[in-house]
Amino acid sequence: MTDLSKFGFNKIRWTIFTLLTLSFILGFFHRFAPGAFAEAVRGEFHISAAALGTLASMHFYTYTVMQIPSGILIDRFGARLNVSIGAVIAGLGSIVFGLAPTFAVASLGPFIVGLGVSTIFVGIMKSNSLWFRENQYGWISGITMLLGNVGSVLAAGPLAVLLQWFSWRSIFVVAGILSVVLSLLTYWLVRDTPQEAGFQPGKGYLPSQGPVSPNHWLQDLKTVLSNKTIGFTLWAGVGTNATFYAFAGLWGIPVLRDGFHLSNNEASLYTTVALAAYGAASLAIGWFSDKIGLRKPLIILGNALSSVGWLGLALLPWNPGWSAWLLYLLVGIAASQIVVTFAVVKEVVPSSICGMALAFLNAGIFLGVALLQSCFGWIMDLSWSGAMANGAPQYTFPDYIGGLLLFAAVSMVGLVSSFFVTETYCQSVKEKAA
Ligand SMILES: C[C@H](NC(=O)[C@@H](N)CCCCN)C(=O)O
Repeated sequence: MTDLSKFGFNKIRWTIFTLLTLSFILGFFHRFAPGAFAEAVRGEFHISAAALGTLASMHFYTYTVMQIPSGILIDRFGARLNVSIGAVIAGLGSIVFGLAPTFAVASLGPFIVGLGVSTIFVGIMKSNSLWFRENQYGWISGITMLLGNVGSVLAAGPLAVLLQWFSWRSIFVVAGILSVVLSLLTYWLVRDTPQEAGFQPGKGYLPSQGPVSPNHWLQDLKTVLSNKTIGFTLWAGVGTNATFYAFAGLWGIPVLRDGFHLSNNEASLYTTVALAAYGAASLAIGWFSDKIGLRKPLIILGNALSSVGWLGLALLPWNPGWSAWLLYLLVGIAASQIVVTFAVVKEVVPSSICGMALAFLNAGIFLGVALLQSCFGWIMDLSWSGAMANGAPQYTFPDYIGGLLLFAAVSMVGLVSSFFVTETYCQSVKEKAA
């Protein structure tokens, strides 16, 4: 191959990466938009905050339940077909939401969207595994996570500004149309493997390829579920990433409000900056792991930092200001370890079934976030004094200590597990001959 074909290869793989990433970012918009447009949506359907919460959570239920089926389908039929179909479904869900005449019909919107976008993350991670070399996987996964994070920041704040000019209904319909257009472009331009795009294997810059697995999908799923390193890696990721998402997504703001009397805006700055640090650190850790050719030390380090962070938040005499910044940033940066855990689960199974392994880890983290958020609240209620203000329970800082200790304990379980993770040296296990 000449340099020209290397140039062509790069052009095609970055086009594929860009298209899949755009769908991924749009997926984050769909996920967070009901929150950003909460008041407008509630006003239109005259619903309570609880009903709005149920409506938005529909997305997460279908998304989580569909992760493993999506992984199975992606391993069988490739990212191109699955992401194209997923993006069309997500687009239709967004349009249904935007045009819904009643609350019941509107509730279907996030349900359908969650179903559609469930293919996108695993699709892009699988595609990365086939278009980038093994020693680039940490770095490209870091870029993917960073861009996904940009999507969530865009959905949270700046998109709400659009409401000054457009109705929430027209914004959802336009987002739906954009998803459908992206789906068509994905089907047209994405190729599952370099071979499909006409590149022959054997060149230094081409990644090695995994064929479609010859086994029944149930047998492959059993291979994933019985892989000990995947189990230990999941615990490690729950310790860093699920604890952080549970905190940043729910309890990180109230602890500053109730414990230190910060306003909502002041408190949300801490979680927003921690999320930004998480995104930036995701890129750095993925790149660094590829550079040193090691995964395991960074997984251990992530759990060690996260354990120190949660213990510090529970037991140290911290206050808003530098000590709070330090601890919030510490748990955010530790959570970026997830990039290395994704790389490890992709590397400990044959590439033909890595979609399933990635989906299993992602679903486990999502489930971990949901369980940890509930347990934290349940522990708070156990220590609550019974004080009420304006008809709502009043909590103080000591009520949060039990939940923070729970997060520290989960991180420490992750730390112990991380020592049992197999070092892959950034290389995938080879396919067994069929
Ligand atoms: C990419 C993203 N998944 C993650 O970021 C995981 N670390 C789990 C996050 C859980 C958030 N509630 C996704 O699947 O979109």
